[in-house]
Amino acid sequence: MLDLTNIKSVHGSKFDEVVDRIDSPGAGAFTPYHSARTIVRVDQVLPGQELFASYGEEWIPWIPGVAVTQEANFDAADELMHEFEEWIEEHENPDCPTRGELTEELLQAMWKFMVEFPQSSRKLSVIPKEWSRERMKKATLIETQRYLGQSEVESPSREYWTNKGRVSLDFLRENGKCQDHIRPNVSSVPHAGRGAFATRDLPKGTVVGYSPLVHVAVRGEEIYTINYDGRDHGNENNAKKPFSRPDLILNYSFGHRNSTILLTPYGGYELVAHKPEWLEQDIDFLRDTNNKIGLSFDYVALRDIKQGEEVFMDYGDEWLSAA
Ligand SMILES: C[S@@+](CC[C@H](N)C(=O)[O-])C[C@H]1O[C@@H](n2cnc3c(N)ncnc32)[C@H](O)[C@@H]1O
Repeated sequence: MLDLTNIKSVHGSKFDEVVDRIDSPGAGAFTPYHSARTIVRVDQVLPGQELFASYGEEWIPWIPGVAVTQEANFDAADELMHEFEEWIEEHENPDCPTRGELTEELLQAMWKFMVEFPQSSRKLSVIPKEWSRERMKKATLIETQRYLGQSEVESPSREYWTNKGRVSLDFLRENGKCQDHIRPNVSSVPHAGRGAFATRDLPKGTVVGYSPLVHVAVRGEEIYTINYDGRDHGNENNAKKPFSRPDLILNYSFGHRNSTILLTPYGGYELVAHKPEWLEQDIDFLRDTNNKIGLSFDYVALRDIKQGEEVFMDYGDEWLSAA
């Protein structure tokens, strides 16, 4: 688990029927799992700081080709800094024949060489990029404290990345996306579940919301077919008949009848850079690129929207004819 966590969900997603799950024609077409409340531990979060939640101990221990930064990597980086500090102190000892040769300039150059060493290592990937003797001393202090079972000093590698991820309020004003123009509530459309409602007047042209997008497989089919084998798996409330059907996430995704691309919007509270140059790319680029972070939707008001009004968008003819 990554120890940068500064927010947590109080009780996660809650089952909230909204429509009758037996009689409503809308039952099963959208998720009843809503109403999650998230709290921020305000005492630890400063303006402009990045937010981190714990995904739990079991989260993705292994993904092919992807480096997942874990707590142990920060501990290893702290230890490496501690060893470096010990080595410096040995050379500062009056008995050391090379005493005086370790100039600040040389230490900086050694640090740069280590940080930029052309071999991938998770430990090196979280090591602070800039040289700081003070940080080395802190690493030594924390090693001593760990040895004594105390933990009063903040880990220098974690502290470095926490501060590195912090942006100024001016930066946020200029580059941030406002994500509280809408709030969820039960939709005014019968059987539609929950909808989005304007929290303030939104003049025509306002970017009402923003969703990063993930491309999921070929029309989502390879991943998102749910197969149920009919066994109760220890829960007698489970249905007894086997079935195979598309996952609900298809109802939250965007595609086109002539394309295999399926894009699933998510969260919206993450600050992911928008890349307008992607608009110039052909469809193969979107399908094949591994660097998908950056693809996103802006939802723009087509007319003036009044505070409290429900916000609607056109899902397109294909969705309507399938519904
Ligand atoms: C992207 S989700 C919208 C959020 C969803 N209503 C919820 O509660 O999670 C799309 C689903 O909402 C429901 N929906 C949206 N517009 C609807 C409408 N005009 N009539 C009925 N259901 C609708 C359908 O079940 C659709 O598959």
